Amino acid sequence: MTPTLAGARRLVVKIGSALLVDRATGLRADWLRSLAQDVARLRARGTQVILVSSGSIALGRGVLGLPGGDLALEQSQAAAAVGQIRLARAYEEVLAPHGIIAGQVLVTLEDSADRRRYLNSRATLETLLSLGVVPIVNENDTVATDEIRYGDNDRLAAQVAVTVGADSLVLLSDVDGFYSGNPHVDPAARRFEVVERLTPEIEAMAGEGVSGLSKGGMVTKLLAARVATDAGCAMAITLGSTPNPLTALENGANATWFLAQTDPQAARKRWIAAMKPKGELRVDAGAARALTEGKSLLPAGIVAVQGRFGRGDPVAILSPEGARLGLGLTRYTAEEARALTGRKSADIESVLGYKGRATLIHRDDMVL
Ligand SMILES: Nc1ncnc2c1ncn2[C@@H]1O[C@H](COP(=O)(O)OP(=O)(O)O)[C@@H](O)[C@H]1O
Ligand SMILES: N[C@@H](CCC(=O)OP(=O)(O)O)C(=O)O
Repeated sequence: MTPTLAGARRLVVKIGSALLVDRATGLRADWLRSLAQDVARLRARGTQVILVSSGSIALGRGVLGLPGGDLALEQSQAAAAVGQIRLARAYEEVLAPHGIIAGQVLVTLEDSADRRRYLNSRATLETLLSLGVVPIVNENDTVATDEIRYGDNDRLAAQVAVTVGADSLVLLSDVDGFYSGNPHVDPAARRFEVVERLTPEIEAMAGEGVSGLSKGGMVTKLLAARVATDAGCAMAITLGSTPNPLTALENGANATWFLAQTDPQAARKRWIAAMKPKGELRVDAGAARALTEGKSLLPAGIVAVQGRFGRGDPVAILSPEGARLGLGLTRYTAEEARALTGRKSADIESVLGYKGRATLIHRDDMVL
């Protein structure tokens, strides 16, 4: 069955530069207001929304009067610095009339490669969502150099979707879906309604973009589809340039849906299960029981800590008798875990000197 937005619980929407920015006139404010209406409507019915928006370089380029075509790295970084501030303000302004607060989140490739930073950005996005904020994510283009950047927001959006365990990802593009060849070049190309599985044949149909403002074309969109669908997130490519593009998608506008290959929670658990533990936490009988009931591991349930590990590292969880119960990502270092052994959550601040997290291993970060 083709997925729909109607069932989305947590949705990431990627907005490409070409949609947001008109070369001649700058930001497309009317279009952005229509997108904000869509976001407000989705949220009103309980869908959490994260926007991944490109456009900082395209906007900044116009403001600074830089030439068209490829920019030198320093020029695009300068353009991003000028453009990003406007981009964030634009989102704030269109969401405010709906009573929605926007939050700017700028990330780099390293934030997802490094497990501690990955967990940290996940915690921040979770907190923003729980506070009812719509996070507006972009790559931190002013500091990311070529070797350490995504460079395109398609893959960044997929990474964000995986990070927050989203069930749906929509790439709003200048094309209404994925075709058997570039439709701007090959008039005989056909659009796929659904891609059940990404195969090398399918991947070979993706070509470069031609718009000049965007990066990546279909190639990075299919890479995004691979990342998202393998992690249990369905992905759609649809035309973004129409007003209210998310409502249009829901009402049956042309699109291509790439089906999720698993569910997000299962994918995350598999990722954790494949890790090699850097230490061990032995728990008491009460904690062992609580874990089997699906609870998180609290410092109070720890009786001994073995090994050297940092925050975000995988650690084995052992029963009081020393049998392996499972594996999880720890929120504290080995030293902190030792200091917190057997301590109540209320004591965490007095032991560590700061208000730490209540759980040592959250249940979402644990496989038994
Ligand atoms: N197989 C394909 N199906 C659809 N579009 C394709 C395909 N191969 C290449 N393209 C090109 O990819 C473009 C969309 O990507 P891109 O220009 O990067 O836009 P965006 O701003 O959405 O990231 C299309 O406009 C089209 O020119
Ligand atoms: N981070 C860059 C995004 C570049 C990019 O991916 O553009 P696009 O292909 O339009 O999504 C920016 O904000 O300009």
